[in-house]
Amino acid sequence: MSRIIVTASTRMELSELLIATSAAALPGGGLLPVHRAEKGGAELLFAQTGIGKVNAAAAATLLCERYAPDLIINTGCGGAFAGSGLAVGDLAVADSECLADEGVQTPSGWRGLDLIGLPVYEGRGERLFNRIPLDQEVACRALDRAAAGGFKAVMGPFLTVSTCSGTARRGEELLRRFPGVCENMEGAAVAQVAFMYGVPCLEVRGISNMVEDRDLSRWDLKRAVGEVQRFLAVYLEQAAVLPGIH
Ligand SMILES: O=C(O)c1cccc(C(=O)CC[C@H]2O[C@@H](n3cnc4c(=O)[nH]cnc43)[C@H](O)[C@@H]2O)c1
Repeated sequence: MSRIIVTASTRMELSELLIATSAAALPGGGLLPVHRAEKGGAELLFAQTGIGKVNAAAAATLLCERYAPDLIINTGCGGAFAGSGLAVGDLAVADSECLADEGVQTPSGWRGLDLIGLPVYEGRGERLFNRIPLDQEVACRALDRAAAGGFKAVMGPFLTVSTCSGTARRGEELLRRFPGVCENMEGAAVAQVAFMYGVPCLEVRGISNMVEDRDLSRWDLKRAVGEVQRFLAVYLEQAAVLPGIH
C-alpha cells in the first residue's frame, strides 16, 4: 500500500481533512502529532508541523526517516503576489519552491546563496542554492484535478520566507529577487527535505491574503484552508492512482 504524508503548520489547516478521512491519532508521535487514515487504497498520514522553516524541516526529516513516504503534500494557506492572477479563496499549486530570504545583503543589493557558492544541498547531480525543484508531473496533475473539480487554481513558483511580507513594497522586493505567485513560511523546507530523500513533493495552498500592506480585514484564513482541504479530500480519494505513486 502506498503511503502519502500531508503536512501543514497548524491544526486548522488539517482539521477538515482529518474529519473527511476519519483519521485517528497515532500513539507515540512525540513532539509531532500524526494522524493516520486509509483512503483510495493508500495509507494517509497527517502531520501538524508548527509554523516556519525549522519546524517544517524537522518534521519532514522525521517523517521521511520514520515512514519512508511515496509522496509528501505540503498544504495550508498562503499569500498571493500581485500579478499572480490569484485572489483570496483561490488555490495555488507550486511548480517550484524557493528559499527567498536566504542570501547576502551586499552594499549593491540582496544576493542569493550562489554568491557565497555554498548550496543548501548537493547530491544526485544537483546543486541547490535558493530554488528547490518539485515534481512537475505531480504538480501538473494536481492543477488539472483542481480545474476539473471547479476550483480556480494557478500554478507557479512559491517563495518561502521567515518574515511574512506585510507591505506591498516587500512583495515587490521579493519579486525582483525571484519570480513568484505565492508566499508562505514552510514550503521550501519541506520541498528541500523531500528532495534530499528522493520523495516526490506536492505543495498546494489556499490563498488567505494578498501580499500587500498588512490589513487583516482583507484576510480570510477560514475560506483559504476550507477550499484547499476540500480540494485535497477529493484528490486523496484517488490516492492509489496518483502520479509518482508506485
Ligand atoms: O499578521 C498577522 O497578524 C497574522 C495573523 C494571522 C496569521 C498570520 C500569518 O502570517 C500566517 C502565517 C502562516 O500562514 C502561511 N501564510 C499565509 N499567508 C502568508 C503570507 O502572506 N506570507 C507568508 N506566509 C503566509 C504561512 O505559511 C504560515 O504558516 C499573520
